[in-house]
Amino acid sequence: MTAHSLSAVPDQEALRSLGASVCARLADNAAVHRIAAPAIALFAVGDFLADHECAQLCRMIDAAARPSGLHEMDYDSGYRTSFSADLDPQHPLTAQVSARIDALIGLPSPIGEPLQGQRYTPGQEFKPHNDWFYTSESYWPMEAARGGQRSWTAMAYLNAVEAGGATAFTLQSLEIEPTPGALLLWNNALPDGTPNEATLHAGLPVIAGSKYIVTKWYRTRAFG
Ligand SMILES: O=C(O)CCC(=O)C(=O)O
Ligand SMILES: [Fe+2]
Repeated sequence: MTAHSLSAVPDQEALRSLGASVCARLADNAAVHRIAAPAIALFAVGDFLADHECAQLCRMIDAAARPSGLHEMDYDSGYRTSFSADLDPQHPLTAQVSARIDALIGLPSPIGEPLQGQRYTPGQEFKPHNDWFYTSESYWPMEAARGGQRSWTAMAYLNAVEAGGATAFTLQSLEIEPTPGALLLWNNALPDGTPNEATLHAGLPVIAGSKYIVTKWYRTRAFG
C-alpha cells in the first residue's frame, strides 16, 4: 500500500494498530467471548457490571437524561429517539466503571470518551448507523481535532427489557438481546484500519418496559 492511499483514510495506521492489539488482548482473556459475526470483531463479557452498579447507573441516567443528539440529524428526525445522559466522569461509580473498561480493553484512558448513558422507552429506537465518523461530513474537522476516528465501542446493558430493544447488526443478521450487566465490545475498523461498514447497527425499538445502556467510545488519539 502506498503512502498516498494510507493518508487518504484519516487515522488508518492507528485504527489498524488498535484493532490488532485489542483483539489480541481480548482473545487472551478467558472472561471474554467472541461473538460469531462474519465481518466484525465483536466480543462480549457477561456479568461485567454488578446488579447494584447497573441500578445506580440507571438512576444517574434518569437524573441527567436529555433528548439524544446526532451529528447528522436533529432529535426531531426520529433517527435516534432515545434520551442520552453525559455521566459525570468524576463520580466514583462512573470513574470506576470507565477505568474497568480501559483495563479490560487495554487502552489508555485519555483516548476514551466519557461514559455516556442512553435510555429508551416504548417506541424509542436508534436506527441503523455506524459509530465511526464519516470523514467527508462537516463535523469531521471538529472530531479530527478532538481525538480523531472512533476505534472501539464498549457498550453495557443495564437492565432486562420486557420486549424489544435488541441491538441489531443489520448487515450481519445478528441481534443481541439486552442482558443486564453484559458488556459488548467491537472494533469499528477492519484489520487494515479502514472503517468497517459491516458494523452498521441499530437499537431496535423498545416495545415494553425501558432499556438502559452505557457506552464508551475510544478514539485513536487523546479525546478532548
Ligand atoms: O441501543 C443500542 O442497542 C445501540 C446503541 C448505539 O448503537 C449507540 O448508542 O451508538
Ligand atoms: Fe451505535
